[in-house]
Amino acid sequence: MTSVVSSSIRTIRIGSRKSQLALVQTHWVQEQLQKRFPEISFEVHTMATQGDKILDVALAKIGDKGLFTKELELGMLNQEIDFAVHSLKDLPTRLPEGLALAAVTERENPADALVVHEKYKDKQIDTLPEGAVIGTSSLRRLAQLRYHFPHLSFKDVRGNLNTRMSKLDAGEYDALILAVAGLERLGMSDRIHQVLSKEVSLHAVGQGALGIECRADDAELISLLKAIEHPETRDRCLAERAFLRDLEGGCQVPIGVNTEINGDTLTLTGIVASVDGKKLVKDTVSGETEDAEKLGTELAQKVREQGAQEILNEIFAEIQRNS
Ligand SMILES: NCc1[nH]cc(CCC(=O)O)c1CC(=O)O
Repeated sequence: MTSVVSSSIRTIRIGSRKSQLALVQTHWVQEQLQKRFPEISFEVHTMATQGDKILDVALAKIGDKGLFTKELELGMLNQEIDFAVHSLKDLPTRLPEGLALAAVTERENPADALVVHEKYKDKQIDTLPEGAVIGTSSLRRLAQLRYHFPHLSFKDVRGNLNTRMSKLDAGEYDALILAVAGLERLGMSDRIHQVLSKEVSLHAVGQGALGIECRADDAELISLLKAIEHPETRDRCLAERAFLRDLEGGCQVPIGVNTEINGDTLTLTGIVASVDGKKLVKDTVSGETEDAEKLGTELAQKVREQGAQEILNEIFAEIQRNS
């Protein structure tokens, strides 16, 4: 195969979803690479993914992994594009044969944010009234918030950020829970009413980071992509992804994490919660950053022993019943 760098065609094709957030992220990656490799031309090719097309079904019900990535992955395997930029949290923990996670860029704030309707601008997550309707389509957010605030109501919300904001402002919801990172990237930081603490909501695996996926045998492209990798974010996300990979069974599960690095020590905290908000298992492990993935597996083992497996089995059984 001709290599990307030494071939006469110095063009690298970047695949992206068409959503505004995806394009902001992809253009950022394009710009970072263009700055470092001015002799190479980086082109953006957009593709609609299943997740962009199915907008009327609750995400948790679709339950399918790779909803936002499959078309881009086919594009790479078919040599139509060379790499794809993903929100790392949307990238399944197991990649198709022949593809690899080449680089992870520096993470934005990975926390979740509370965005409120005007009428609740004086409230916080713990002072919203009984029955206030919170919009979220994430089982992870739902389970944790139900656990801490059983008096709140929850309603599914889909669509891009602008759509969700319009629904909130129109009064369909009293508040939304959204990723800080997405709001910041789209210039909506002013809508962040409260950044949720890790006591209230542990974030999703990979949240706030971008993952760059390419063909596993494209060594020259991988070495280019390493130029924009952020090693600390990569180590944190590798630990988080190993934890999730070990626990999930091919569907959306209420799992949250937090990671910190101090010197060479990585600390990973994880929770598994039941969707009804009644059970929550939480634990922490620490070790060398170079053992990031081993730490994820170790934590998965620990939470399993404390009841996480039962919680997951119930969720898998529920999905089986509904399908
Ligand atoms: N599930 C959708 C999704 N995928 C990535 C982000 C933005 C945050 C990120 O990059 O992690 C969002 C929006 C959200 O969760 O509010």
